Amino acid sequence: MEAFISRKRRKISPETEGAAVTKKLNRLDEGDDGESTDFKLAMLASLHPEKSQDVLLDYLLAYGGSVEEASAALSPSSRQDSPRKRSGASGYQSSLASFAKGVESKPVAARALTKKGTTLHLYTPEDVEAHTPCSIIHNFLRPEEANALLKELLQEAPSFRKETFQLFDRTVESPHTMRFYVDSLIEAQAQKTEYIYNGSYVPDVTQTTPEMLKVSGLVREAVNEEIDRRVRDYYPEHKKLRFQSPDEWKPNASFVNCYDGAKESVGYHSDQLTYLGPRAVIGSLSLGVAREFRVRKIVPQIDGSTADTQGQIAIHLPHNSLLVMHAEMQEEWKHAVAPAQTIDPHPVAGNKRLNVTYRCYKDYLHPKFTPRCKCNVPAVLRCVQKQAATRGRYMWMCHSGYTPGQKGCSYFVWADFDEDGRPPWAQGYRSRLKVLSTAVTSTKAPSKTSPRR
Ligand SMILES: O=C(O)CCC(=O)C(=O)O
Ligand SMILES: [Fe+2]
Repeated sequence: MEAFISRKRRKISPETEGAAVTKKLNRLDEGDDGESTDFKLAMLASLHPEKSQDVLLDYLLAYGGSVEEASAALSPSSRQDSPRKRSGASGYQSSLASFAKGVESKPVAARALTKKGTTLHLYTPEDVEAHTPCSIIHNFLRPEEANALLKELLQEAPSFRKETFQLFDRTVESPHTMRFYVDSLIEAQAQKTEYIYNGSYVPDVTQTTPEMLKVSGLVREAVNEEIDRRVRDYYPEHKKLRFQSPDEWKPNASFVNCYDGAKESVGYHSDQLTYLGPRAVIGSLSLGVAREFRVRKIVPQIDGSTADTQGQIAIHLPHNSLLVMHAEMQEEWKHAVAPAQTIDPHPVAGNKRLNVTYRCYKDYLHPKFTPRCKCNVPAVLRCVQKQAATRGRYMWMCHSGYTPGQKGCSYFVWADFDEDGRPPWAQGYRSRLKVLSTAVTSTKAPSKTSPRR
């Protein structure tokens, strides 16, 4: 996870609406490839959890987007603010099906259904897949399978830790706990010493547990079917997306998250693509307490009037549901698990929600192959999300600023991937120049190496 601090969606007040504020916000979001307003607000929220989002935003605006200055100004002497309201465990139940007649359901959300500052709650699989980059399968496992996995994860949960990262001279913690699992002991060892997350090695990587491994096969099958269905029913010309891998999706690693009680959460973020590659797909299994998963489309920044004009969508995640985050998710949307006002305790899990995010790490993105920055650390892969001119382009960058005691460097190169998301050093990489010249000179019909997608 890239950014993981809890934050509540900003409540729009009449004073904060309008062009001037939008302009300022856009300036704060400058470079998105630096830190976005969301990220800055998340950092401020973690430093000043007692302050409401509106207040944090006001300070951020007043201090020209500087987290450090805003944080200093907010420190003890600052004024009291009204306590922040928390979102409910589940929102107002609405099925779009009943009033979606005029809405084009395919391709996905041709026009925005939400307005800035509002939350649309979705419950049915039909609504979820038509209006978000996700699909959901309810009652995914047999009840006894789900319970066996849940019980196993509840035993594991005490070993989970809060993720930490460095903010100036302070170490900030995520408001939930997690652990990273890979499918073999050898891979676990390699992960601890070779893979970098937020600028550091992850000291605690362990082997996928037996129940997780059993379920992994079922998730693999279901996710591949969902990808096929997505391509067939939602993507232009029924073709996989550009840079999406045509290969079978094979999970080999997972982050397991535990949210103990209503307040535990994860802030808006996109998952890191460094080891998953472009257009990654993630299978996310929810067990225990039902919580709200929120998604928000990242709006390109063309001028002041177009940025951040959409609201968010809340997807209800009940026990034993498999959410597939499709290929358009990480580059174009952000997601979060919001704090809840109340939760319904689960008979086995009590107040806890356990979540397994099954992921497919690509061999060719092992850090021994990827570019290194000037600090001699394997670089992070990011995608331009907001700048209209370069939106969707990938870049390798220094992890700068995340590592305690390290300032980082300014390393940056545009990343090259072929149509199937392979980097130049991967077997089978097809340079776009070569593909173009072959298309011009060849009289042969194109080969059918990727029949599915
Ligand atoms: O708990 C969830 O459903 C999402 C977790 C998540 O976003 C992550 O692990 O990156
Ligand atoms: Fe995530």
